[in-house]
Parts: sequence; C-alpha cells; structure tokens
Amino acid sequence: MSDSLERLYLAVLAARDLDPETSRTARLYQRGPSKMAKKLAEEAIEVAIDAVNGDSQAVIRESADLLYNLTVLWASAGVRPEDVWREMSRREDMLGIAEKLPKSPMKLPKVASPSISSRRPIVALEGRAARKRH
Ligand SMILES: N=c1c2ncn([C@@H]3O[C@H](COP(=O)(O)OP(=O)(O)OP(=O)(O)O)[C@@H](O)[C@H]3O)c2ncn1[C@@H]1O[C@H](COP(=O)(O)O)[C@@H](O)[C@H]1O
Repeated sequence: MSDSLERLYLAVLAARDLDPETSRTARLYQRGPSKMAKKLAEEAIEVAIDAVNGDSQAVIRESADLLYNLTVLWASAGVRPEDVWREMSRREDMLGIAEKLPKSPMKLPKVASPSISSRRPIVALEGRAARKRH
C-alpha cells in the first residue's frame, strides 16, 4: 500500500503546476490549504457515514478519495510519505503496533506536558457557501 501512496504522492507533486482548468490537484493548490483541509474532512465524513450504513464498497471508494486528499494536504504541508512511515515505525518500535500513542500518563514514560499556548490553534475551514466544484 505504501508503494501506491508514494506513487500517488509523486503524481500529486507533478500535478501542482498543471493548468487548474484541467487538473483537480492544481486547482486544489490554487485554492490553498483551507480548501484542501475541507476536502479531506468531507471525504473522511463520507467514509464514516458509508461505514455506519454498512456499505463496504462505498467505504473502499471513499477511502481511496480520502487518501488522495490526504496526499494533497501532505504535499502542501511539506510532509513526505516517508515522514509518516517513520512515525509509524517509531510507534511500532515503542508499542509493538502502529497505533496512536496512549493519552494516559500511566502508559508513557514521563515527558514535559505541553503548555496551553503550544496546543494547535483552532482554524476555520473554508465555508460551505460555495457549491462543490468538479
Ligand atoms: N488519484 C487521484 C484521485 N483519487 C481520488 N480523486 C478524487 O476523485 C474525486 C472525483 O470524483 P467525483 O467527481 O465522483 O467526486 P466528487 O466528490 O463528486 O467531486 P469533487 O467535489 O471532489 O470534485 C474527488 O474526490 C477527487 O478528490 C483523485 N483525483 C486525482 N487523482 C490522481 O492525482 C493525479 C493528478 O491528477 P489531476 O489532479 O487530475 O491533475 C493523477 O495521478 C490522478 O490520477
């Protein structure tokens, strides 16, 4: 799977400078990170709804769309697939499985807790006023 995500990532990088009239990826670049984030969030919600509805074929299709939009956001944020694989390996080495680190301080070695000011700021995604573009 990582091979096909890496190929998709390279295709996304190559499409950045194409004509936004003909390339969806170039259009997303032109509209910026907030539009990319909105598309990613929409696809994630679609996957979740399809799973709740028990539509596994739709989950598969929407998951592919979700991964495409994730690679676009990675590319925009300067994150490479190998950066993500490295983080997954680090978690696997630490926990034996590539899952999110536990929040409970009981399960982790003691580290300085982040101050409130270092938390991620809340940002607004692009509004839903505009209709979906194709
Ligand atoms: N692999 C993909 C890919 N996978 C999924 N998508 C998505 O394909 C969906 C389009 O299908 P739909 O029109 O059914 O989706 P939609 O949700 O109704 O429409 P949108 O509002 O998302 O536009 C969108 O959600 C895209 O985000 C992709 N779009 C592009 N690519 C690849 O990205 C590369 C660059 O392509 P261009 O962006 O066309 O230059 C090429 O290698 C393409 O194959």
